[in-house]
Amino acid sequence: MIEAHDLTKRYGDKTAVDRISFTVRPGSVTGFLGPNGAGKSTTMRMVVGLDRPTAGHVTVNGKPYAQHRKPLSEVGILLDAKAVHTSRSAYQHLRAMAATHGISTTRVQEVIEMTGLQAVARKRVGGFSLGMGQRLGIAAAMLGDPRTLILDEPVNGLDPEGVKWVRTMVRRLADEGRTVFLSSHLMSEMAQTADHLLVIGRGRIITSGPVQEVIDAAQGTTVRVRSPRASDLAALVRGAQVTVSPAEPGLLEVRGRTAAEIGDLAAASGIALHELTPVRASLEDAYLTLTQDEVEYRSEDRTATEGARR
Ligand SMILES: Nc1ncnc2c1ncn2[C@@H]1O[C@H](COP(=O)(O)OP(=O)(O)OP(=O)(O)O)[C@@H](O)[C@H]1O
Repeated sequence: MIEAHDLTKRYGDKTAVDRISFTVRPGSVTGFLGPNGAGKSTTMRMVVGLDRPTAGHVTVNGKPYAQHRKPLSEVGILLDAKAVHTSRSAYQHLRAMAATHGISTTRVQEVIEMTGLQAVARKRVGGFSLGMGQRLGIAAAMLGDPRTLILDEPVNGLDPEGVKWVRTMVRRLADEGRTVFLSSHLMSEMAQTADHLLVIGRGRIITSGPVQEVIDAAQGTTVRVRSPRASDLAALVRGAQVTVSPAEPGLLEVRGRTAAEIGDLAAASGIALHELTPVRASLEDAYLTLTQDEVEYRSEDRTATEGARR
C-alpha cells in the first residue's frame, strides 16, 4: 500500500509535483498515466526516498521508505533499468545486491528463472538488449520478495513479446496480493494492463479510479440510435444535460441518457427503433480529453494522439 498526502516537489520555480494525494492498494495493478514531464518519475522517486518532498509526505506499507528495516522486502523498484554496472554479469549484479541485503543466493536463482534470464545470466550486462535490461531491472526489484512493486515505464522500448511478458508478470504479482504501481505515458498500454488509474498532468492528479470509470467520466457513454422517426425521437430525448447529434439520416448519437432510458421513451411514444447501441469511449479518447490542457511540450504539427503521447 502506498499513501501520499499533499505530496509536493519544487525544483526552483518549477513545481514538478503539486500537492497530490493518492492511495495505491494491494491486490491490483494501479497505472500512473500522464504525458512526458507530468511528474510520474518524481513522484515515484519520492515514494522510495530518492527525492525529498518539498512538502507533504508519503508512506509505503505504513511507514516512510527510509524507516523500513528491510526495504527490499517491502518495496521493489524499477526506476532506470540502465543504472547497472555494465561490466558485471546479471548474476553478479543480483548477487551483489542480495549480499548487501542479507538475501540468499537461492533467491537470486529464483528471480533469474522468474524473469527468464537463465540463458544470459552469466553474460555482461553491457551487452544486454533493452528487453533483457528491463527483465534484469524487474528481477532486481523482485529480489526481496517485496509486497509493493513500483515500476517506472516498465514497457518502454520493449518489443511486443516483452510487453506481453511484463503485462502477465504484473498481473500475477497483483493476483498474489501485492501492490503494483506502474507508470506509462501510453494509454493503450494502461488500458490493457491496469485495473485502476491515477492520471497526472503538470504535477496534479487529473482523475483516478477503475479504468472504465475513468473513461466513462471523461467521455460519457454515447448511445447510437437508429429509427425511421429519428427527428421525433430527437425531440423526445433532448434535455438539460443531454446532447443529440444527427450522425446521418435516421441515426442519432445521444449523450447524457442511457440506452435503457432512450428505449423506454421510444416505446412509450410508439417509436420504432432499428438500433440502440451504447458506444463506450476508448481510454485513448478519454486521455486526450483529460490531458489536452496538461501537456507540457507540444509540437506545432502534432496529430491529436501524438500530442498526448509526447
Ligand atoms: N532534477 C530536476 N531538476 C529540475 N527539474 C526537474 C528535475 N527532475 C524533473 N524535473 C522536471 O519536473 C517535471 C516532472 O518530471 P518527471 O520526470 O517527474 O516527469 P514524468 O512524468 O516522469 O515524465 P517522463 O515520462 O518524461 O519521465 C518536468 O518538467 C521535469 O523537467
